[in-house]
Amino acid sequence: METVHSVVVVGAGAAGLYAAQMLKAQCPDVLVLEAQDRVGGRIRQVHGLAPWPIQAGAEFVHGANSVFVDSLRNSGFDFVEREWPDWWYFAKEKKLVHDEEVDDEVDKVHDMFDKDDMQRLAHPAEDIAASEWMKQQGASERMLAVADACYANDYGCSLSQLGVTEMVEESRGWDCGDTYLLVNRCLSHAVADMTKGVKVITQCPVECVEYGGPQQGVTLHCKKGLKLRAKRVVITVPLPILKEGILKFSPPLPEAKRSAISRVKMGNIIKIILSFKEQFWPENMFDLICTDSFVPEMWMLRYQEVMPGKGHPNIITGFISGEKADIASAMPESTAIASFLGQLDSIFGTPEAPKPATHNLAAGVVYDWSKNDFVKGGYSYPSLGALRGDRESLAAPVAGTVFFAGEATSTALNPCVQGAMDTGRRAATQVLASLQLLPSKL
Ligand SMILES: Cc1cc2nc3c(=O)[nH]c(=O)nc-3n(C[C@H](O)[C@H](O)[C@H](O)COP(=O)(O)OP(=O)(O)OC[C@H]3O[C@@H](n4cnc5c(N)ncnc54)[C@H](O)[C@@H]3O)c2cc1C
Repeated sequence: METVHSVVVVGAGAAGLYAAQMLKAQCPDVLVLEAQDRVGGRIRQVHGLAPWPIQAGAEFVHGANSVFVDSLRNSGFDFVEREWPDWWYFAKEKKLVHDEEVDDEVDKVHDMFDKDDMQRLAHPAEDIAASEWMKQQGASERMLAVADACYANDYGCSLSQLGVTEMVEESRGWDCGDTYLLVNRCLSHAVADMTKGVKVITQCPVECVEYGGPQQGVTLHCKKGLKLRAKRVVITVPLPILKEGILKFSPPLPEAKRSAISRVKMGNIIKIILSFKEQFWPENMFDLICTDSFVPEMWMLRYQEVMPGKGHPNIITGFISGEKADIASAMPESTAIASFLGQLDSIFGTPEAPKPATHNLAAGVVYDWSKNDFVKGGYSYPSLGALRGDRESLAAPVAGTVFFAGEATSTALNPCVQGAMDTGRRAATQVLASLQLLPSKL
């Protein structure tokens, strides 16, 4: 006899696991299908560079008020607050400057991207790239370079790809606060807690979702011929999986959702993580933004601060998004590492030690998210050309049986872990309502 689950969740990242947690009391047979051989999605680690795993994906906690912070506290995590960024390197001027000593142009860029000011901005009649918007306000080339390295790179794209319409939406939706927190444990513990009591089948990519109305439910066709029936399905796969038709729908998704899928973008992100025999950067350096450089942002986590007693390896993580990530992605890994080392040598080299990075390298790892076959990029960004309402279209349930979650469906445009979890909670609430199982407290 064919098994019918009440709910199947596709994807075991933060959105899918949190949705399953929210569903499991009312729907104990909830099942999560995950394409990869592990859970966690874009929360994943690389090993072998330090006495503990280093985060290849999510690493910091953005804002102190969120479901992510609450769940980390429940899992026994502690937090250390840091300033972001605290150092700057202006490559054209070959100048390394502490944040307290930056010039007016940097302050002007911060003012332009200030979330409180941004949320008061009227939406442009027609969407415009952040680069054009800044030029209209008289920004110099240097200010554009600052915004590209600091803000656009953090948004997960280049300045010319960043759309003002969605940027305004993002600032209006942001309610997590502006603190920047480091955590004292590996995020894999948080994933393990989110997985507790939930049945997950890994290495099970779903290829097609065949759906009818609330009475018919859905049939999921997985790789290797596995076929499953469910009353409801929650789709949490990353945007490129929908864009590229890696997961198909029968009948096809409604036009409004398909066009939103095509307009909202997710660029690539690469982390280059290097471990060094000796520290050659200033003791008080945490996060360094580099204009006009191969790696626009890097951080030097003082792990002994957040993980006391675990030694003191010298690790630098480079964070590259957007068009710069596309360039780095096309290089052999050894070339990407050599380019990063060259950048570090020109920032920190002295006449006595001109190549401190190259000479001190112990090991290096490149994690290129575009090469993960079931993620294919970093996270969704405020996309030039996306329309207001596109995120609502991405989030909208279809036929009363197919529900959507995952960071790109956050109507607050929050691409962080808490944004993904919020969408998981939203989809779980919708599913329970549609099955008439909504408890009084969710
Ligand atoms: C480099 C990087 C740095 C980041 N830094 C931070 C940070 O510091 N702080 C922060 O809060 N957030 C950060 N983020 C964002 C955060 O990681 C994501 O927003 C969040 O983890 C996304 O969760 P999700 O569940 O929406 O998607 P995912 O975690 O991607 O989960 C989706 C899952 O679906 C699976 N899947 C895909 N196709 C199929 C299929 N056909 N069948 C079954 N399963 C499928 C995938 O394998 C994946 O496991 C970062 C992300 C990246 C990439």
